[in-house]
Amino acid sequence: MLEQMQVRDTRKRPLRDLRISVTDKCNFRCRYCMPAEIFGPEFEFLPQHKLLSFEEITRLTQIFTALGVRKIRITGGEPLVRRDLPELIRMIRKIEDVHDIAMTTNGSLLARHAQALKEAGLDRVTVSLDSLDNERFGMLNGRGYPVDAVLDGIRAAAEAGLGVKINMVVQRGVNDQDILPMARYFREQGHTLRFIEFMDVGNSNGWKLDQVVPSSEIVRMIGAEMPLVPVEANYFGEVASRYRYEGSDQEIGLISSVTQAFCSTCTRARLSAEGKMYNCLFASAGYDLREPLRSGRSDEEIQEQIRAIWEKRDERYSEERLDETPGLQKRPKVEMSHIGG
Ligand SMILES: Nc1nc2c(ncn2[C@@H]2O[C@H](COP(=O)(O)OP(=O)(O)OP(=O)(O)O)[C@@H](O)[C@H]2O)c(=O)[nH]1
Ligand SMILES: C[S@@+](CC[C@H](N)C(=O)[O-])C[C@H]1O[C@@H](n2cnc3c(N)ncnc32)[C@H](O)[C@@H]1O
Ligand code: SF4
Ligand code: SF4
Repeated sequence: MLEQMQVRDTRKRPLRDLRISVTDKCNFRCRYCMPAEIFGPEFEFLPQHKLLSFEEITRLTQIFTALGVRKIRITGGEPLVRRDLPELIRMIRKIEDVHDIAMTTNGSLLARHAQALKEAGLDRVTVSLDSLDNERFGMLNGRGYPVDAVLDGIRAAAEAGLGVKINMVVQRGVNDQDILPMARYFREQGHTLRFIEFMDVGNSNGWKLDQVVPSSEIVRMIGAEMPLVPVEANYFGEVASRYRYEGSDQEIGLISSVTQAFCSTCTRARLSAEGKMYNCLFASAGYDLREPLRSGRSDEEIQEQIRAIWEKRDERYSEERLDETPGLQKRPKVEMSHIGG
């Protein structure tokens, strides 16, 4: 029986969320994530034996919950290209301390799997969609996938009873003309749409500010047509700032990873498909948990290892970028003691 504890890092941030990548493969080739020139036919993805099995993922998830994790997000690559994914959801659902299981998906395979995912115990999906314009979307996803395939997936998820949010990564000069059409459409559909500032993932020095549309600009743009009212945060460490349309409960969210970094309340650990634990989205190295899993270590030993990794955690990449980048406003940091963290 594992000892239950709430582990905290060097900045007193509790470990609350685990984001699990179940595959490094994807059927899309989004330019900002897996550009086709690099992820071409020759690219070597992880062989099956290097991927964590469902049993291994479930075992680690159980151990993570003993350290404070309550929220699980299944991601990738594209999680729905991993075979039998509902089986993994079913296994994670059985872990008592898991309060919320969400999945981030590009939506293209969702229509086929939504019902099975719901039956397996998935609570909600976040569907990524950067444009409603077929031509632009086909170019953005690098494979010519039509918008309708994703909209069908969204519909199927809602019909199956899954919670649905939509994430749109906004890039200036690429899809900023889609902000208003997306806001109008998803307002009508009754789904929360979140706008994500484009991040230069993996590049730490300086920032191409001209590619980023700051959240404040998006709020002004939408508010001019459909008046918005700010909404209080739902929970400690909530990533999105939320607004509702005046006169209704329908919301939008803004994820300002660039202009208003939220590292001071970051409670997220990440587990890669090959079993490495990362303390930050921008970390350059992870900590291997697959070897201890496969070499017969006990749950207690692995728990101790994860505890030590989190307790050493000092990462705050986006805040450092904010500090280092001329032209980006620093925001005052929220003290944990003020918000009961
Ligand atoms: N820099 C940074 N960006 C993040 C982090 N977590 C999420 N993001 C960005 O926010 C986007 C949306 O992530 P989600 O998992 O949908 O956001 P979330 O707020 O955790 O989702 P909810 O659980 O629905 O509130 C990601 O695609 C990233 O671009 C993080 O820890 N650091
Ligand atoms: C890496 S994908 C994995 C899950 C799934 N394939 C999908 O696209 O939803 C997770 C999210 O990261 C976002 N993302 C990828 N690269 C990004 C970047 N450079 N800046 C901001 N968000 C990014 C994607 O748009 C997507 O919403
Ligand atoms: S669909 Fe997701 S994982 Fe695939 S390339 Fe696009 S952002 Fe990356
Ligand atoms: S940059 Fe790193 S520390 Fe900051 S919010 Fe993102 S994952 Fe957390």
